[in-house]
Amino acid sequence: MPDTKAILPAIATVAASAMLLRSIANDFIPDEFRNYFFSSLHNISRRFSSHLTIVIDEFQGLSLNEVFEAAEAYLGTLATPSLQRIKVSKVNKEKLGVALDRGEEICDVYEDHVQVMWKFVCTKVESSWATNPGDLNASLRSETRSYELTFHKKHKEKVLNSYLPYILDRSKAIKVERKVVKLCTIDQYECYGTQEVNLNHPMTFELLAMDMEIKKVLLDDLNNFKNGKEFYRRIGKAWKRGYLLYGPPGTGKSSLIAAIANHLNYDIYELELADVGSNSDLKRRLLAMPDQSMLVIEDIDCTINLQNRETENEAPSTGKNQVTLSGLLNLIDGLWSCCTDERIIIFTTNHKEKLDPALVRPGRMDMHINMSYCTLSAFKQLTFNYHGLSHHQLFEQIEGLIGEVKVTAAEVAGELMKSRDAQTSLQGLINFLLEKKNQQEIVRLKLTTSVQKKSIHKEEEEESKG
Ligand SMILES: Nc1ncnc2c1ncn2[C@@H]1O[C@H](COP(=O)(O)OP(=O)(O)OP(=O)(O)O)[C@@H](O)[C@H]1O
Ligand SMILES: [Mg+2]
Repeated sequence: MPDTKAILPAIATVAASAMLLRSIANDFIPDEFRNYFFSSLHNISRRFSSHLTIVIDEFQGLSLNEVFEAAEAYLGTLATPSLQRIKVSKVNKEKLGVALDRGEEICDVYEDHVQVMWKFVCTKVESSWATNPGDLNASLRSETRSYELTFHKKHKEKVLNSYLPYILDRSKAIKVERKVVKLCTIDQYECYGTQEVNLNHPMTFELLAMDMEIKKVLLDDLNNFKNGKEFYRRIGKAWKRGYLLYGPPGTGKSSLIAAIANHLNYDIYELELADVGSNSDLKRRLLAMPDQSMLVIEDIDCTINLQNRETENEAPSTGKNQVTLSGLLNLIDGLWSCCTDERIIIFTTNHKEKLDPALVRPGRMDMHINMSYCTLSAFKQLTFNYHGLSHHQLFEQIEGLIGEVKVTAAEVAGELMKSRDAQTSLQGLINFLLEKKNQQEIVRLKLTTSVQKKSIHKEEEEESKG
């Protein structure tokens, strides 16, 4: 065995003189000898090098290499003054993403002693099918991109078994931070790419006006669900949770859905049951949904054939919509329970009383949330949102009226938006509530009169019979 320690300095000296030698060689040595000389030199230096380089290509065949993506995200978070050029792009509404530019090198130290060097390498390729037969990606691209990770050979195990997995984990967390919640429509052909838009709904639990108690219970429930992987596994239940939101129009059901999506960082998959042709079509669409997502079916009471299971058998004959309630429930309870994780299902309705008992029976949807008319605490939340106010002289009068009048959060919000001046908009709200109170009083009187009339009529009839 050669004494590597003794040879290494010599190799280093030779390598350092390589540039000089090459220029001399270019002038005086014939091509064949020159190539042989330099390739031998290169082989010697490789053989005795103490370093190992891992190459991480962007693509593996047609698919993106996860390790490349992870490295890209991770390296962007390392702030190193040695960098000369970086690339910056917008990753979401608030954040910019940073990445190495071609040829840039960056140092990293893992667990205080493992030193590694990263290099971003881009190589121009002839972009034609002829030069890259069999590699569609390469044939379509004008360059191949890879990261080179160089470190001392003695750290090989550490890098492969610990450092790279650490980077994969870190990149997952970075992805979550950067994730933009999306609103997707589940279409027949499972082509989500063309059907998704960023959910720019700014609604959050802090801004949502709803009963404080219910809000707290719901938030705790969502947090327990999110952190419940082990729990669900232990009790042998599928990791999914269903919520039924019910209440009059404008009470914040859709706003609550946006707040839940923003809180959990899950994409919303809206399903229009009226567009689904059959139970098997439904199955295909539901199976195409990724984990960590929310299935939302709004106004479930209005969806044809779902109102009453007894009419299911008649449904196909109408030829309109052949999705049945039992089909939907079977899929969610059966199929979803064995091959999916972290799913939220939300149904909304304005008329809970119209729903099929199968849908509202205990245990079917885990929580029933009543989004009712605006309460005092909801009003306070709205005035804080719209005017930054916690107190105002007009509050007392409004609080009294809110207790008497059935008004939705949407109506209150509408009044509060009419003026930037708090006094003006609160006075406008009072007028609105007084007007509404009068109308509701008239309706109530009319109802009472008609009930009274009916009972008088009934009494008269009974008298005449008697
Ligand atoms: N609870 C609330 N908190 C804050 N804003 C609300 C609330 N409810 C309603 N709003 C305001 O009213 C608008 C309409 O509310 P939203 O669409 O959430 O009601 P909805 O209950 O889904 O009604 P529908 O039954 O007609 O679908 C919202 O965009 C929001 O501006
Ligand atoms: Mg709605």
